[in-house]
Amino acid sequence: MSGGPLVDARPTVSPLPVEPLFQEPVPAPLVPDDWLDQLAAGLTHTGWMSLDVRERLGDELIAALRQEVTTLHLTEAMKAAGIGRGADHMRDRSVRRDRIAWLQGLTVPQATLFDFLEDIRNGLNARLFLGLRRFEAHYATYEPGDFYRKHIDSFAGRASRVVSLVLYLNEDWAAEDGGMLQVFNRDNHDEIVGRVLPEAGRMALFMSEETPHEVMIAQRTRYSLACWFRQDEVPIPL
Ligand SMILES: O=C(O)CCC(=O)C(=O)O
Ligand SMILES: [Fe+2]
Repeated sequence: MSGGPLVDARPTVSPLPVEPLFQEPVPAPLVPDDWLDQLAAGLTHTGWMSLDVRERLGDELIAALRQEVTTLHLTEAMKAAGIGRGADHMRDRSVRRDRIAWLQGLTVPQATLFDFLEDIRNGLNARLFLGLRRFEAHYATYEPGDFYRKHIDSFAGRASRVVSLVLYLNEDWAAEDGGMLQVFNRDNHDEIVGRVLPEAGRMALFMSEETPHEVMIAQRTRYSLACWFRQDEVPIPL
């Protein structure tokens, strides 16, 4: 072959100022029957609960998930969140201001977390006969000033999102940092029944179709992971 010298035309990319994604194995969380009984009882009795899963998930897994979301945030991989799906999808900054990235379960921490979520899915099905067929999960970041106004994750009768789970990832979150999850009574949507501090290892679990909730204005960057257990095999709009 003739011609001039081969030139590598790829642009020079300077390395990102972040740690590489965590790929070491992390210990798998244990999901015992009595713990699943507690989740099922909370969902049945009041429709929602907040619990501490720091020890169950382990500091390594929580730190690895936090590292992923902070990296995604720095690399601008998080996209402005919308409301609704498909043709109904809207971006309304007066309703929600967070940014999200869907998890694919392909990194070690995500695969470990997906096993945990799958155990919860099966455990809830065995106890509550909810017919949960799959789950979806995204990371979310709220910058200072961001919020998510009072809403419900799924409309009754759609059988799409049935159970919502949120896992918080920030270390040392103080009340002054705002960003609380505020949960309302399923029978009286004006009555606040709980507030959850978005601190690493804290988890909120609630029935998607009947639990109004709101993310108060964050004063600090807030990192979380939200998951929905769904009855549909193929996505249908929320
Ligand atoms: O992050 C939270 O506390 C709740 C987020 C939420 O309500 C949602 O993404 O639908
Ligand atoms: Fe929500």
